[in-house]
Amino acid sequence: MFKVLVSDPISDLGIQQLVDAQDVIVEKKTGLSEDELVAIIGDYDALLVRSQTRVTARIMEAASKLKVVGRAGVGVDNIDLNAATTQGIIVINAPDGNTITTCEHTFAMMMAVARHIPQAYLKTVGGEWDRKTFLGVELRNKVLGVLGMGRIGSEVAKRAKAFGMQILGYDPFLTEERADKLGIKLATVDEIVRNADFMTVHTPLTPETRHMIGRAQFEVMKPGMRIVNCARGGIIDEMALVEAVNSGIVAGAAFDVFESEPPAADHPFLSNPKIIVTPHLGASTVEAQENVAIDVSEQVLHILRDEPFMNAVNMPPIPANLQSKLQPYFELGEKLGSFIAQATDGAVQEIVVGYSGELAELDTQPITRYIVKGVLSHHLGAEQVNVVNSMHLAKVRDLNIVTNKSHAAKDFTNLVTVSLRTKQEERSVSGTLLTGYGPRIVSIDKFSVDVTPEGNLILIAHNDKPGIIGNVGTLLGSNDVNIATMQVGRQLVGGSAIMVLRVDKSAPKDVLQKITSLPDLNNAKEITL
Ligand SMILES: NC(=O)C1=CN([C@@H]2O[C@H](COP(=O)(O)OP(=O)(O)OC[C@H]3O[C@@H](n4cnc5c(N)ncnc54)[C@H](O)[C@@H]3O)[C@@H](O)[C@H]2O)C=CC1
Ligand SMILES: O=C(O)CCC(=O)C(=O)O
Repeated sequence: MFKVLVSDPISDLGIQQLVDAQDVIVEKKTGLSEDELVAIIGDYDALLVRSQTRVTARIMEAASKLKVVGRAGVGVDNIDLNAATTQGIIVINAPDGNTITTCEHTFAMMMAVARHIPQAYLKTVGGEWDRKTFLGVELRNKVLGVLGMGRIGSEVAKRAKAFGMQILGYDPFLTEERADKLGIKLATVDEIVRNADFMTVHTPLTPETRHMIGRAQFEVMKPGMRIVNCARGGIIDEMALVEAVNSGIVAGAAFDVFESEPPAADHPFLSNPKIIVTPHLGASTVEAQENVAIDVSEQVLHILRDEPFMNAVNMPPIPANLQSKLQPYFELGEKLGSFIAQATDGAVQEIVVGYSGELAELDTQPITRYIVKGVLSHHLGAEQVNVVNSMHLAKVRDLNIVTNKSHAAKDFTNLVTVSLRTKQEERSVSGTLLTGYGPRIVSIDKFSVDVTPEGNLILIAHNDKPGIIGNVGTLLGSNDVNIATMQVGRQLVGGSAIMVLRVDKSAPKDVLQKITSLPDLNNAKEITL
C-alpha cells in the first residue's frame, strides 16, 4: 500500500483518483510546520503540495520512503530541487492546468488597474458616490508589452488582440515566425518599456529576470504606463516601481505576487493608492485547482506504480548500461550548453551537437539532454529544466536539435561540440575530458583555447592589436575585479581574436560596457558556469 500525504489545501475532486485507487491511502494534514513534517514524512511514499508547504532539504533527508513530490501548479520555488535529486526523489509539477486561469487573472488585474475598480469599490461601500476621481482608460488601441511569451504570456497576447490591443512580445525563444503566427510584434525589452501603454510579465524568476524591470527601465519608460505582475515577485523591482508610481511615470500597477510573501504590513504597495494587489490568487479558480490536482495525481500514481510519467522537473534515472561511460560527459555537456547560450545573442533556432572520437560509437542522447538543459536553463530558469524535460521543452519551442557524429576527434580521444544558431549569429564551443583534469573547453568558434569551464568568465571578441590585453586588465583592476587566468586565441597575427578571462568575482554590467567601448574591442560577455 502506498501512503500519500497532502500537505496543502488541494481540490478534493482533483485528488479523487488517488483516494479511489485500491493501492493508495491518502492522508490530508495541512498547515504543518517543518518540524512536524520532518517527524512524519518517513511514513509516506508521495507528498502533494501547492505553494504553501516549503519542502526543504531537512524534510527530504527525513523522507526515507518518499518517491515523489507532486506540485499542484507550475512554480516549484517552494521545493528544494537539489535536495530532492540528491535523495533520489522525483519532483513533478502540473505546468498546463492553471495557464488559462492565471491569464484571466492577469486580464482582471489589467482591467482593474485601467478602471480603478478596487479603489472605486472601497469608496462606494464606504458610502461615497464619487464619479469624478476614477477616470479610466480603454484597452482598445493601446500597446501591450508582454515579457515572457510562454504558456501564460501567449494566452494573454491572444486575449489582448480581442480587446483591440497591439502587442509587443519579448522572449528569448520568440522567433519572428512564431510572433507572426501569434499576430504580435517581436520587440526588445527596451522597445517595450519605451513604447507600451500596458506591460505584463510572464517569466519565471531567474537571476536574469530578477529586476529585469528596474530603475534603468523606469527612467526611459513611456509616461503613463500601467504594469501587471501575475508571475513572480522580484521580476519587477518593487522599490523602483514605487518611485516610478510616485513620480508619475507609472500610472498604475497591479501585483499578484511579491518579492517576499506575504508582504510585510508596512510594504509600500499596501498603502499606495495607485497600486492594487491580490494575495497570489493567479491560479485560484475551481477549474485550475481541479486541473492541476488531477494532472499531478495522475502522474503521482504512475510514479508510485513504476509506470512511465511526465512533467518531472528534477533529475531522472540514468540508463544503467551507459551510465559509467557517459556520466563524466554530463557535466561537460551541460556546461558547454550553458556557455554557448550565454555567449550567443538572439532567439535560439537550432542547436547542433557534434560527437567525435570514441563517443561517436555510443548512444549519446543522454549527453544531448544535458547540453539542451544547459542551453535552456539560461533562459527558462534552472529549476524549470532538467534532463527529463529538456528535449520536450526544446520541441514545444520549435527548437531544432541536430546531432552529428564523426570518428575523427582531432587531437582528442573524444570531443563534444555545441553550436547555437540564432537569427543574428552562429557560435560554437568544443570541449573534452582531460584525464586527471576533468572538463576543458578546447575551442570557441574557430579559436583554440584551454579553459576550465567553471566560475565567472569574461569572453571578449577583439582585434589582435598591441595593448588590448593591458587595457582590459587595467579597466578590470581599477574596478576591483581580479583576473585569475587568461587565455587568448587568434588565427592570424593582427586578425580577429578572442580572450577568455576567469575573474574572482562577477564584473558589474557597466564595466563590461566600458570594456566593449575600448578601441578594437568588439564585445564582452560575462559567462557564469
Ligand atoms: N500568480 C500565480 O498564481 C501563477 C504564477 N505563475 C507564474 O507565471 C510565470 C509564467 O508561467 P508559464 O507561462 O506557465 O511559464 P512558461 O515556462 O510557459 O513561460 C515562461 C517564459 O518566460 C520566458 N523567459 C525566460 N527568461 C526570460 C527573459 N529574460 N525575458 C523574457 N522572457 C523570458 C521563457 O522563455 C518562457 O517562454 C511563472 O513564473 C509561473 O511560476 C504560474 C501560474 C500561476
Ligand atoms: O498554487 C498556487 O496557487 C500558486 C500557483 C503558482 O504560482 C504557480 O503555479 O506557479
